[in-house]
Order: sequence, then structure tokens, then C-alpha cells
Amino acid sequence: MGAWAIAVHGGAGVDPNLPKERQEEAKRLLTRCLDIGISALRSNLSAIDVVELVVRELETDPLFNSGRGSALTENGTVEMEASIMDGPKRRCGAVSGLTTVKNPVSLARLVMEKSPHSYLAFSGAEEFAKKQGVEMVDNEYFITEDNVGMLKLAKEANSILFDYRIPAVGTCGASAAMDSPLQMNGLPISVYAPETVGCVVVDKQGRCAAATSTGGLMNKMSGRIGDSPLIGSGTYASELCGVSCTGEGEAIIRSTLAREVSAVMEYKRLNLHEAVDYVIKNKLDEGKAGLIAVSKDGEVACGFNTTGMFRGCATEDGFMEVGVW
Ligand SMILES: NC(=O)C[C@H](N)C(=O)O
Repeated sequence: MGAWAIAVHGGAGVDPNLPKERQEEAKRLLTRCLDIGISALRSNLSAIDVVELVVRELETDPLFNSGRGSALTENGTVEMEASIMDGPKRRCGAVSGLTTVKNPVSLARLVMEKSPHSYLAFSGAEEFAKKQGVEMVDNEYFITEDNVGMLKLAKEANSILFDYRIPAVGTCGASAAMDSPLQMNGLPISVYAPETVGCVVVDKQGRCAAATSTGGLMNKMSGRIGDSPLIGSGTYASELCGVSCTGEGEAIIRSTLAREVSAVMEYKRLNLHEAVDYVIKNKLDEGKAGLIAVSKDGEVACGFNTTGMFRGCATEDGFMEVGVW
């Protein structure tokens, strides 16, 4: 029997001026999610069950950019996407363009287990959700006041927001840099760069799994698909490791970032930490991103080239850490 390990993230690209209380709120949520994952692992749930359970929790809380609290499209609607992968058999499921499915990650799991396909999107995915009897809600359920304010700011700055205050990152368009605290109509508004969520787990049997869920980029075009649902880009799991990414989707897609971690472990014989460092330094094609990863040997690692990344990890020997910078 090996040792379990778990890591969670709530996105890379954290604003350095993010108010302390929002940082603390995010850290509390990540800690709660780690605790849920830890007790599930202690009860011998499999890695794939644990990543789904933890990501559901993150989707249900409006704090991060997934499920309720998702970033909005240019039309002010929510189009969510998620994926999940089971390392040992390299089984996977993914969904995009969801507008009424309460927990996208669970629909991705159902695509993996109950459909002959790996990836369903838009109306076909919603039809499948209805047939599977998953919980569905109105699109308004996902839209938060914070995000309506953020969309307005994004439109004013004419920008697609990955991180609304980091100027002109890579392919993300015009600078949306703004002073803190932000104001709208002369009133301070509550702003918060909402970010993608993910979880990676290795269980006692050495099985790795990964899941990622997001609303994508603020002010994205309707129909835009990012890295999070793309197996190999935003999410990947193999018999060696499980990886979940966050950051500029277009750059992560060009770099097939999640798969690269597994590939360099396999072909360059690097351990998990070496593989994560190598990939962040050498394989990320001019973009800003971060990732969390676990290996079959119970190691856990994270890497990012952004200012910060909301993340937390825990291992069976009692180690637990939640960090931002
Ligand atoms: N914040 C994020 O991680 C965004 C996500 N990677 C996307 O491009 O859709």
C-alpha cells in the first residue's frame, strides 16, 4: 500500500492587491475542501471519487470561477466547462458550454462512465444531463453580483480578463490594469478575480486522478472553449501522475501543459517535482499559468509563473499547506 496525497487549486494569476479578507476567505475554502478530500481518502474512497467530490464543493461555493460564481461571457451569461480523468485506465470525460448543469464535473464523470464518448458540448451535453437526471438550475443561479461588476469593468477596459489587474498578459488582449479599490459610479465595488478550480489525488492504491472546472475567461466570446475541458491541456492523469492547470487557456492549450508533466516523467525519467519545474520553465509557450500535480508515489507538487496561485495540498504523513503567493 502506498501513501495518499491531494492538492487543490483556485486559480493562478492572483492580484497582488487582493484584499486580505478575500485571500483569507479563499484559503478557508481551500482548507475546507482539503479536509473533505482527506476524510474521503481516509474512508478509502478512490482517487476519481475524491477529485469529483472536492471539485463539486468548489463549484457549489460562489467564491471561485466554476459552477456558481463562474466568469461571464460577453453576453452576460455563463457557459461552464469541466473535465475529469482516471489515471490507471486513462479514462476521461469532458463537457463544455453548460448553462444549466449545477455541477459540471459530475456531468463530465457521467460522460466518462455512461456515454460512449469522451467529450460532449452545448445543447448535446445539456440533453445528456437531462437524460442522466443530474441537478439543473436556471442560468441566473450561476451569476453573482461580483461577476456582473467584473464584466462591466472588462467591457469598459475592452479586455478579456484572465487577471483583471495584470496588464496585457500574453494573448489576453488590451491592458485592464486598474487602481485599487475599484469604483463604479463613484461607489466602491466588490471585485475579485475569479479563478478556475481543480483537484488532483493519488489514493493508497497509487491510482492518480485529476479534475478541473471553470466558467472560463471573463468577457469571453460565447462559444469559446478553454484548456480546462481539454484532456492533455487543462487536465491529465496517467498511471504516473495527475495534473490540473489554471491560467491563460490559449497558452495552456498550445503547450498541452498537463500532458507534458506526465510525458517528461515518462520519457525523461524525471520525478514529479523536477517534471513540474521543467514544464513550467520550458514548455509553457509565452503564457501565464500554474498547475498542481501528484504522483503515484504519493508526491505532491505545484508550479506557476504568475504572481500567485490559490492552492493547498496534504499528504498522508500529516503535512498540510494552503498558500497564495
Ligand atoms: N482562470 C483560468 O484558469 C482560466 C482558464 N484556464 C481558461 O482559460 O478558461
